[in-house]
Amino acid sequence: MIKPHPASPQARDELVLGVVGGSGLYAMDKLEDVERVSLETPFGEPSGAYTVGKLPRQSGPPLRAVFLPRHGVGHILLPGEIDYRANIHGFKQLGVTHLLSASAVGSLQAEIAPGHVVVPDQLIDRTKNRTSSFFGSGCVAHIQFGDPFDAGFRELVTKAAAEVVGRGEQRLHRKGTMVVMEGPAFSTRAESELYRSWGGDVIGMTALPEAKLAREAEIAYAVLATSTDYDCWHQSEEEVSVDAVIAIMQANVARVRSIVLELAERLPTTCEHLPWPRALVGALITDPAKIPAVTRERLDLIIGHYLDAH
Ligand SMILES: CSC[C@H]1O[C@H](OP(=O)(O)O)[C@H](O)[C@@H]1O
Ligand SMILES: Nc1ncnc2[nH]cnc12
Repeated sequence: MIKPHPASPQARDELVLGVVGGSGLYAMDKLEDVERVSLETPFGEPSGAYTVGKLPRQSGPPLRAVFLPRHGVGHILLPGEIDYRANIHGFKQLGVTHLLSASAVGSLQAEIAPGHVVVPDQLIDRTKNRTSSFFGSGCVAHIQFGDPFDAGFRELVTKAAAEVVGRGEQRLHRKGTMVVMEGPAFSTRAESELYRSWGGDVIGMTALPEAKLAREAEIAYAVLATSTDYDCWHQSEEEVSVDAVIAIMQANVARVRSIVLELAERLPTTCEHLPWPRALVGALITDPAKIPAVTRERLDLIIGHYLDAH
């Protein structure tokens, strides 16, 4: 197998937890030695400055962690305006190996009530016109995406969520299919029923292309979804509104934060036992000699460690 370049942050093998906050989660508490880091990327501007720090842990030494609110401070970016490539590139620059997305979702199934937590295991892409790859401009790669979330990381997220949710009255759903729509308008009733007929369990607007880009960047990725509403299909419930979503998220944000802390307790400090995905092994099809120098430079952090031998 091709080994990562020794200069790559991943080659150090330190596990670094990233958290990308969604609606209602705009800051991370309990971080120590905090630094605010503004980054430039070859793909554009991240949603804002990253908060970098250490999470103290009862189970062992502190864990390095990095936080970014994906909609920006003050929630100023539409789901379709977020520069997902820049955000993921920034996490990669900061050495993040495992990225947890906190996301507010609508429920497409009666048993997933508002306030329930879901750790999805599948995705259906209904986004439009979002740039969903770092590749192109003379460098072609096709990652596998049959299981869009990292299995080992998902398992730990689920265990952490079970520990926290088990203490309260709400329920945890250990898997589920998440539909990701373009927005910003919510779905029509016909669309909502269509997604239900496809086997969709929850619906959001941000897990794609985030999950694809994280995979291309060889960052393990999982979603911690909080159901905030029954979208518009449910006969006896009120149709989704921003006010309803925010009310539920405000009530649940403490729980999401507790799950992140519980997850941090369970994560190893090195990637030896929880490896990041080697998604680019066998994914590149372009002859490395044919990759234009400017593209090679732009992609250095993403694929440079696999190309240096050429
Ligand atoms: C405020 S309701 C719709 C909005 O909430 C979700 O955001 P996120 O995934 O960042 O928590 C959903 O995806 C939409 O962007
Ligand atoms: N009903 C819904 N549709 C899409 N994204 C959402 N986020 C929260 N609720 C949602």
